[in-house]
Amino acid sequence: MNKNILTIKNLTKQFAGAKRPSIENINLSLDFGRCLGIVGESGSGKSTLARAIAGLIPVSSGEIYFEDKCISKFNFSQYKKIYKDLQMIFQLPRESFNPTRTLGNSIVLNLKNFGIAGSYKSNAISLLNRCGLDASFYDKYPNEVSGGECQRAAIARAIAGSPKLLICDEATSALDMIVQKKIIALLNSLKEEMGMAILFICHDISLVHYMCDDVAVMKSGHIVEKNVASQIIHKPKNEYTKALIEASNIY
Ligand SMILES: Nc1ncnc2c1ncn2[C@@H]1O[C@H](COP(=O)(O)OP(=O)(O)OP(=O)(O)O)[C@@H](O)[C@H]1O
Repeated sequence: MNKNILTIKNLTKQFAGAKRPSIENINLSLDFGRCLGIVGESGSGKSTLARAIAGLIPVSSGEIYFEDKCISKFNFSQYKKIYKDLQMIFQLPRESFNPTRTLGNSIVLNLKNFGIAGSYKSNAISLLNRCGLDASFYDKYPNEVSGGECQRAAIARAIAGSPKLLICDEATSALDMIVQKKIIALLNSLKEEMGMAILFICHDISLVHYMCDDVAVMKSGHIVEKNVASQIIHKPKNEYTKALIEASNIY
């Protein structure tokens, strides 16, 4: 069996009318159950990469393999079939919820879409509990909770189908430092409990310290360095990685 949940080969995306590709010839792999961090300054192509993997934008060339399936040419209905196993959470969780639906109902919708049997309401409440929210959150609307609570609910919704891969695109960037660390602790414990792989996209290299097994550093649409997290942080080889570390408050 392929030990990689995700394999990316020579992936390029150039938006229509753009002078250069937003990502170019990206090669990456992520093992089952591990966390890979993607770091880099604003505009380096991190979100483009995440959105391409999640099927939210078409790629220009190259391949994306999810387990052994090549998904880079999948259409939306083919992608829908793998969303139980491949989920994504975003920087602004409130925007990812339907404002007219309670948090509980949004989670139930995923349980239904993913064909999870059992009582929808009690399953949704236990997912909320697992993410540190009590049963009262089931009936709350996205605009009635804090950003951190909303991100917890988004995580509860994302893990409804026990995904094999969770893509976190700047999932903690809009939160204050204390809430950020709590969400990272939650993601870490879910990763351990569920054996889920995580692609953790973030502009702040100091956060990968807490979260990631491996790190890839992106600059201008290219990966300039990748290694295990401790090597990237303590023995960076690339000048850009060194500059990112110097600019962070990692120590
Ligand atoms: N829909 C789009 N159409 C045209 N260009 C785009 C589009 N989305 C992104 N880009 C361009 O692609 C490049 C990479 O953007 P991307 O959002 O992937 O970077 P990022 O590293 O995620 O940045 P940030 O940390 O600010 O979110 C940028 O130059 C951006 O302007």
